[in-house]
Amino acid sequence: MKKLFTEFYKTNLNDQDLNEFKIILNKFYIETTEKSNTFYALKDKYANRQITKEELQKARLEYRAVKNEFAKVTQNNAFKINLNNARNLLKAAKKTKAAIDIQKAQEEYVIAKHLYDEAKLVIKEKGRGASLAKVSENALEVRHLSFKYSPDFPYALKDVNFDIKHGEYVTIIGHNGSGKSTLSKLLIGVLSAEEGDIKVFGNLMTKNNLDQIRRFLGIVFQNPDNQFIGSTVEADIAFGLENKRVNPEDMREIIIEAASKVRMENFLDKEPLNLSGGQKQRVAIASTLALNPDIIIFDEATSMLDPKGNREIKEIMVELRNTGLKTIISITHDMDEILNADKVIVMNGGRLEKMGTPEEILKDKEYLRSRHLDIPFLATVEEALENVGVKVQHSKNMDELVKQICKK
Ligand SMILES: Nc1ncnc2c1ncn2[C@@H]1O[C@H](COP(=O)(O)OP(=O)(O)OP(=O)(O)O)[C@@H](O)[C@H]1O
Repeated sequence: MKKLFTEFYKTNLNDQDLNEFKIILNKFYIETTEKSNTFYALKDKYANRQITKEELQKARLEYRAVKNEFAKVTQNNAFKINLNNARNLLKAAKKTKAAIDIQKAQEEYVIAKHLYDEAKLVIKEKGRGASLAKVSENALEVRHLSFKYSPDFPYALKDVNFDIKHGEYVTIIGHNGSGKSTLSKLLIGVLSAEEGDIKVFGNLMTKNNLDQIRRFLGIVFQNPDNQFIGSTVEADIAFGLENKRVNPEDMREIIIEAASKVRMENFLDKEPLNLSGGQKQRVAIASTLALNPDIIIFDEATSMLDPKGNREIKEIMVELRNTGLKTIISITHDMDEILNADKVIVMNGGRLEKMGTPEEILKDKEYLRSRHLDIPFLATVEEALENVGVKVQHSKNMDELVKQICKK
């Protein structure tokens, strides 16, 4: 911790440094809160003569120590020094009158100012809710990821590597037991990777920054019934926002906006349990959207729905992708869904066996059959047409296929 602390006195700070600073602050915030809770709980016990004076004193000293350390970190002026350096550089560049230097110094000054403002804000908030900056265009970078549920079990995941760019829609397919759920649990930090790395927007996931990394991620599960807490749709969507300590005055607007994105804005006062499966899943998506994650993982989110519900959710996934603002990762057994995706990952026996566009993956139908994966209905029709000499290709839906046939 000391090393990191002094590192903030170096010059030329960047987003990565700001992230580290936020992680340190957040860690101190959590530690201080915990020590404070322990101390006040022991104080009550001491009043009731349940513990000794020494035990209370020990807790008091621990609380004071972490509070002092926390105060020192919040007084850190590295980002101010960084801003001053950038300002001086800009002044010096202006004296030289060299346009290229002035422009570069100006750019550096803008970055330093942004870092300073952000650092000031997290210090003011004492590290609470500090969200990490994105330091890569890749939403996810997974390297050599392996996982065993127990040391004497076989690998549930073995040496998995992939990148997903922000804004992409990726489906993960594979037969039962191929490792899809294990992968999604590692991505959201429910399981922790013992071998290999996961980076979220360039930030390496560690146990110290898990809370902050999770703010980039949202997940929609298979069974919408397990996701309800509130007595109305509105209360349900509000639940996550309350946990995130969103200002109550802003909540209603956020809830309406999230509900509108899934066409559930007219159901806000309804009881979630009386909704259809598809509607329930739309509410679950709205609850996730309200928290504004950049990456949404759909973990077999359509598998329990009737065909209408299934279609509705798939349409919403495509709409979200089309905004360009969300990365969509969908773990699915629905092979028709892969046609909507930008990329498909095929898992088998814990390994990532193939990754490519839907066209690339569907080219090798024998391979898919050997992995017990169904061929999407449209691809089967295309194959049958090809067998009778009608060449059509890569239709994403029935309309596209019909248009291709009619052109011939
Ligand atoms: N809690 C667990 N304890 C031990 N082994 C597990 C556990 N969960 C999964 N596994 C094993 O890990 C491997 C990968 O399972 P995983 O659930 O990730 O596959 P999956 O592709 O999601 O399967 P499905 O499509 O059936 O959900 C399998 O061999 C499975 O038996």
